[in-house]
Amino acid sequence: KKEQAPSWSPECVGSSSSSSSPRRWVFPFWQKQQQQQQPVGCPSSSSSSSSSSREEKTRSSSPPKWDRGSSGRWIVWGAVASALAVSAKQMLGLFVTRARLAVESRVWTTVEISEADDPKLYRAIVRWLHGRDLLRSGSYKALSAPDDTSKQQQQKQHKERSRATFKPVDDVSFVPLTTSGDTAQFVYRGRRVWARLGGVPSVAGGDPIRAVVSSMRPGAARRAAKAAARQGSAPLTILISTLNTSRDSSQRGGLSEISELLKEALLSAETQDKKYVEVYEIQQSTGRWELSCLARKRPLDTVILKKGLVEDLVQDVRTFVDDEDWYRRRSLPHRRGYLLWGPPGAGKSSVILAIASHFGLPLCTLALGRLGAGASKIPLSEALAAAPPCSVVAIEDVDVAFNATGALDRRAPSAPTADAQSLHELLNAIDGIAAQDQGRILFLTTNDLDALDAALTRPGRCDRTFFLGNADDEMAERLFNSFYADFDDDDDDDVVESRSSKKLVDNAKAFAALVGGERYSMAALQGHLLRHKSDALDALHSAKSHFDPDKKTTDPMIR
Ligand SMILES: Nc1ncnc2c1ncn2[C@@H]1O[C@H](COP(=O)(O)OP(=O)(O)OP(=O)(O)O)[C@@H](O)[C@H]1O
Repeated sequence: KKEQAPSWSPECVGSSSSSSSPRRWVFPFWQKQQQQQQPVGCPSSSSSSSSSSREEKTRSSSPPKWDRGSSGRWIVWGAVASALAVSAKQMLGLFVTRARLAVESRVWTTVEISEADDPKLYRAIVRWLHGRDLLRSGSYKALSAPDDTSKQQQQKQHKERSRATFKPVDDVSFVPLTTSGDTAQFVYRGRRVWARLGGVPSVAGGDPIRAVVSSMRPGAARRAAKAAARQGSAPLTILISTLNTSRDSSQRGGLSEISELLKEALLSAETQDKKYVEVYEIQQSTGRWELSCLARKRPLDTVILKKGLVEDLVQDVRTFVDDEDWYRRRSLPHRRGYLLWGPPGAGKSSVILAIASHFGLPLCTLALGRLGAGASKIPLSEALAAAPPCSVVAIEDVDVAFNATGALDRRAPSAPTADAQSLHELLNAIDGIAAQDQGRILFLTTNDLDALDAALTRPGRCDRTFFLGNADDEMAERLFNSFYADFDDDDDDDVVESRSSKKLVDNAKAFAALVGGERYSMAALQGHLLRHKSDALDALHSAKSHFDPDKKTTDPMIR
């Protein structure tokens, strides 16, 4: 037994002489070497002295020296050659890109408009191009609101509308869907202009060499951004180019025309936006705020609140909007929060829409349920941070989403509930380090102020708190008047003047005496007047029985 070769013996490598030794596989050239060096009668060599056996073991268990050296040399040469090839390719790429940039910068004047940097301008230019049928992606989103229409069309549609039974005929518009790569070529003020939609914004104002290198060697972040752009979830850019015809190197030919074009686009978007507020909702699939509808603007004077309240709120928002530089100079985050609270149907949502309408700001409504759940949930802080700059963000009924349970658990973070976590999230999202500070106006609404955590309502998160109550006498009177006054439609569709006769004023006072005194919500009064919208007297007389405090009613509109 002792005389048998040990299973690890190198002499027996590849040999099948011993059934007890495991079979080992070796490269043929190595095997050949071993055969050359192997003394005759290999298996019996195990019977020689143990020291000579150990020497042989060491000798044959490692590959021959000349072989290791030569393959090592090949590896080194291979590495050097491939490194040289890669750097030569990079250098060539760098050279070509720099040359291209040098030529381009001389020949072209190019302006980039990025959705991330300036969403308003970006949308305006895209709409301008689509309006002239210049960008033809062929895809549109249908929304139930009219697009820009001429006066004649409006008059025609007005007639048709009066015949329509349910939906006004002009209430459909198509918002273009933009696709990366769409191009347009047109002549503007005698200049040929090229416009191209891109997926990823370029490196703005950075080191040009680094920008070139990063564009040559797409990194993971860039690849991800491109992939996201392909799926439509990354900010888009639009490049507007024209030939640089100026011979003076300090001047850029075509820049003034591009500037005119952009101003025209802004103006035209503004005219279109005169009647509508863009309403955005967060999309759980992309984590982006996307246009969900165009809401008809609500004039401020249609929201009837206690005397001075609307004026106070508008003045506060106006100061905030105008003081952007003041905030910047003091390094204060440019954002403001308002809390509107009061009974249901007091006009909280209406006032938010009216403020967005008055200041021409996009309205982002954040329904917490739309953020999703589990692993695919969009973090609240990310959702708020992604809201378009200079927009009105509304989170309604926060008392339902973040109630006192959350507040209690907040003090015991060792066992936080889902509510408590959400409250933490909301607090951070509103004024954490990463919170949006580009002119965000946040409105929170609640029916129950006491249910809210004090941390949520402190200044910085909610800078001003307004109570919107039930209808007092004056509010009821104004509401009645607004329902039955005669309206003079001015030539300009937006300006409407109302005229109240002496009789109407008296009826309004009588109505106020019946339903005022902060007993009923404005929504309840509106509901009653809507039922009698063609007859003021009928509305007044029926109000006596309808709002009789002694009469038990099951009408849900009466509060
Ligand atoms: N102060 C008001 N002035 C004019 N209309 C009002 C007023 N309050 C409520 N309304 C009308 O009542 C309806 C409901 O109003 P709104 O949704 O703004 O109330 P809300 O306070 O947000 O209610 P909730 O707390 O239930 O969400 C709307 O059609 C609105 O026009």
